Amino acid sequence: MSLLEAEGLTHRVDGKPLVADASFAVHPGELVALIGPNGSGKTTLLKLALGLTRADSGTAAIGGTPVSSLSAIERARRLAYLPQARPLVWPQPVRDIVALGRFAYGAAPGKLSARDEAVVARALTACRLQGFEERAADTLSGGELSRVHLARALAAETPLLVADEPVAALDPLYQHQTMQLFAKMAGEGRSVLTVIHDLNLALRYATRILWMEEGRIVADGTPEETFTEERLCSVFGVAAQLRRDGAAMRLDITGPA
Ligand SMILES: Nc1ncnc2c1ncn2[C@@H]1O[C@H](COP(=O)(O)OP(=O)(O)OP(=O)(O)O)[C@@H](O)[C@H]1O
Repeated sequence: MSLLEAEGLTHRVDGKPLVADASFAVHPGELVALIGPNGSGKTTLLKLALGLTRADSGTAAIGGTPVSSLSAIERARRLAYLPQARPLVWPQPVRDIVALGRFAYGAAPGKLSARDEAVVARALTACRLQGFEERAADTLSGGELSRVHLARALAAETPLLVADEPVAALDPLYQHQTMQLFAKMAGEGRSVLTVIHDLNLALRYATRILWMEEGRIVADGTPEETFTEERLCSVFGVAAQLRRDGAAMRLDITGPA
């Protein structure tokens, strides 16, 4: 069964389709990268698929249940959503922010079970936040805060993580560590659907790529199947060279096409 399935999703604003007839599915064990130019509809598509924005037509289901019939708590147990904009102005300790990920399981501030505590500690370690536990969240750097939000999403221990540009604020080391973490989750049978602008990271780590252009999914397949110099030119308007390096494909974007 698919963890997330969208069929024919369409959403218009003032008659203009921001997303048009978009269909896709995410299955257990997949690391799916959603890529496309700025404004192509990636965030809108995620929000439609998760039921956070109402579609004009089309359907979406999470774990086989239509999103419209899931309560917020039920949805939170099936997937964790890491939105693109993640402002945080409260001076709460990092540990308490990450513990928010356990609230769908009945945890409350100061009321974490031993299991909740253990899961929060694991999420902090996975995001390399040891030593930050007591820091006030409003004193963190952009990249540190980004990792705290990711840890909060991981603490929810959902079968599916949906993340909108989770590595945008991270340095190259943390970018690779985060993608490796996603790949590990997929290897364990969980799934990740992530918007990502770094095409090299998508090419290297994703098991499947959804390409979006002007509100439409224009390609859906493995990196090997979908990455072509022609498509990079038509979708992103860049000149690129793809070459084989052993089993891997390497991408060099040389500039505007
Ligand atoms: N409520 C709205 N009213 C009008 N236009 C909107 C609305 N919401 C989104 N848009 C427009 O829809 C388009 C798609 O937006 P979306 O945020 O989905 O793009 P994106 O692919 O995630 O972009 P980026 O890579 O820049 O984050 C953009 O042109 C945006 O300005």
